Amino acid sequence: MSTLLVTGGAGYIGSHVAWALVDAGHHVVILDNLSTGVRENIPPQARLVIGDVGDAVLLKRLFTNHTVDAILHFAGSIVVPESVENPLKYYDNNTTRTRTLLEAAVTAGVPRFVFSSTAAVYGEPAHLPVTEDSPTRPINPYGRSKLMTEWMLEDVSRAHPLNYVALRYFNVAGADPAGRTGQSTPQATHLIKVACQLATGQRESMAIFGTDYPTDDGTCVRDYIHVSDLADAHLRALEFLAEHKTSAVFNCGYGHGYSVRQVVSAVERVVGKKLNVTQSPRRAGDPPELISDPTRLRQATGWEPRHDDLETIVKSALDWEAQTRA
Ligand SMILES: NC(=O)c1ccc[n+]([C@@H]2O[C@H](COP(=O)([O-])OP(=O)(O)OC[C@H]3O[C@@H](n4cnc5c(N)ncnc54)[C@H](O)[C@@H]3O)[C@@H](O)[C@H]2O)c1
Ligand SMILES: O=c1ccn([C@@H]2O[C@H](COP(=O)(O)OP(=O)(O)O[C@H]3O[C@H](CO)[C@H](O)[C@H](O)[C@H]3O)[C@@H](O)[C@H]2O)c(=O)[nH]1
Repeated sequence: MSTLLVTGGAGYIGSHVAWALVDAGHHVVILDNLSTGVRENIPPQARLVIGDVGDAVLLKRLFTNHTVDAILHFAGSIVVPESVENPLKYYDNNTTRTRTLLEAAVTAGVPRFVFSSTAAVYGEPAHLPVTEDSPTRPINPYGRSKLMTEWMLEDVSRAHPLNYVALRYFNVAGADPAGRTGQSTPQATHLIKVACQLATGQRESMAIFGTDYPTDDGTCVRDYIHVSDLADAHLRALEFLAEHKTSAVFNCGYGHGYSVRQVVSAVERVVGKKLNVTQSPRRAGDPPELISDPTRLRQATGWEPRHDDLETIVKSALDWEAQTRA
């Protein structure tokens, strides 16, 4: 039976995709070192191998034991400000270890690879919305570490029979509407997660990082995509690879954005109370505005969002917070 290898499948996005793959009847093996991932969020039908994507010996064994039809590569380090403080951690975990994974994949003859890339590869775009052909000029080590991986994939796919789809996620938020998994990282830094923790009494306060950006209300604007729509994009990417036998890069977002203040207001509306929100200086590495143009993903794969509504996203994230506290 052919297997889909999901690296980082115990993490926030990887676990949603693992559930979507299992729901679609795929055989899933998850490789995760549980550095930020949570075992309980994995579907019981998936096999968990605890280990590191940079462990060549483990990878060799894994590819000998399983006929891997595709790798979905989520494993990595994801916090932009941490990458500014500790760039080598990011070049190691995101770039070097992915090189090891790619080498093992090429040796084993894995034909397909789906990569979790990021809108951070665009840096501070001159024109919005951002298309896949917009210049890639990341402004932080996180974005650079991911762009380097895209370059590796481009070169590897030219030299070897491996096709890839790099999905450039914009801001991922929300949780599985069925409540099977959600964002579980205790030290989460993402805006919607932080605001939901505050709304459910798990934090005393939160800060808006920067109110002097050149945007309508002075706070940063992001294109928030519901994690279930993003999970569906991965299934579409697999179909695309199987059908077209070529490689591609796709933006994953809705094509419109919300400011930090608008997100905070949406959480306040959904919970029906004011939140204790302070203002603080800009956070290092934050571009003022990022909005995707997702046309290419829609046209090439038939992807259509089903949860494109900020309050729906916030509500699912809040439901998850409430459930995990219960
Ligand atoms: N969350 C977002 O908004 C966002 C946006 C753009 C891109 N991404 C990318 O999506 C991917 C998943 O992000 P997430 O939000 O689910 O993060 P996450 O931290 O919840 O998940 C990462 C998973 O990878 C595992 N992991 C990390 N390093 C590993 C290694 N060396 N070997 C094996 N396992 C390892 C962790 O234990 C965790 O389960 C990342 O590659 C991230 O860069 C996320
Ligand atoms: O407590 C908080 C948390 C965040 N923000 C602000 O909210 C916005 C969104 O911040 P997030 O941390 O939620 O997300 P980022 O835009 O920094 O980054 C996310 O999306 C990027 C792509 O756009 C990368 O892929 C990255 O992995 C992922 O964390 C930023 O302006 C940030 O400064 C606050 O004001 N207060």
